[in-house]
Amino acid sequence: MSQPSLSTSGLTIRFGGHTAVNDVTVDFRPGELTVIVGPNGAGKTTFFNMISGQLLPTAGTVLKDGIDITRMAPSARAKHGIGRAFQLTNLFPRLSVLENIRLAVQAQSGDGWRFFTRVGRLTELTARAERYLEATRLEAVAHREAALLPHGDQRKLEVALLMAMEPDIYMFDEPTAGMSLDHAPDVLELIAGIKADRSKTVLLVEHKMDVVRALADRIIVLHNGELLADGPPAEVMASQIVRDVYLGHAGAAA
Ligand SMILES: Nc1ncnc2c1ncn2[C@@H]1O[C@H](COP(=O)(O)OP(=O)(O)OP(=O)(O)O)[C@@H](O)[C@H]1O
Repeated sequence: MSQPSLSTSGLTIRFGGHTAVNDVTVDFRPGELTVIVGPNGAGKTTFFNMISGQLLPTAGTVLKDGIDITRMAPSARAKHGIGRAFQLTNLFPRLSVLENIRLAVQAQSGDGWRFFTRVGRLTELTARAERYLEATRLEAVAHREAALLPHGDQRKLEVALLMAMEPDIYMFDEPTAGMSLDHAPDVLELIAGIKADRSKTVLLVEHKMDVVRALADRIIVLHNGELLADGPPAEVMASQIVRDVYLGHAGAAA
């Protein structure tokens, strides 16, 4: 088995008297797509926030390729390859789709988020941006203002921006939330494509069980902040304790 790309050990966070995530120890490996499920309020997003750096844990550690990133700022974690898709973050609404992707490519290549750059360099960065534009099938809207895109294309642009940052760890929190049924397969296909690159580690928080079934190599179940189950999808879904606390729960859309 390959070395873990990402590990949490005893990860815990308390808000006042409430323990939102309690002692979660888990390893993630390249080439594996893990879906994190659990009822509303189980601690899924909080767990994500401690990995990407929006929240600092009360106890425990987060290691990326063995490096302790537990207390790093989100931007420093991004440099270590942690990539999280956020709705509309890093998006310049008045710039075109291609310009947004080019700026993400530019930031990844160490040139920062400056709009103006040398012409030769610009050509090179734009060529790289076009590759992500094609990968996410956004060519038809390349010159459209980002803010004016339909919701489904905005979500695809978020994936394109994330890909342009070339992370090793891809984190998606309900990537098809609020999307119409005809757009959801596009985004799921993009995530399946990322998973097919066996060097990437993919983490997904998801409620929709059809999405879980389509993509998961492994399922982790959180319940009241605790790790309730962790294993192959068939095994986890068949386990009685998971059925009792999660699959029978109203939060789990079948
Ligand atoms: N900043 C915060 N301050 C206080 N309590 C918080 C904070 N963030 C999360 N919580 C609490 O921690 C618990 C876990 O919340 P979290 O959003 O991680 O759950 P979730 O599993 O992602 O739920 P959902 O599926 O509804 O998004 C909840 O009880 C929530 O109210």
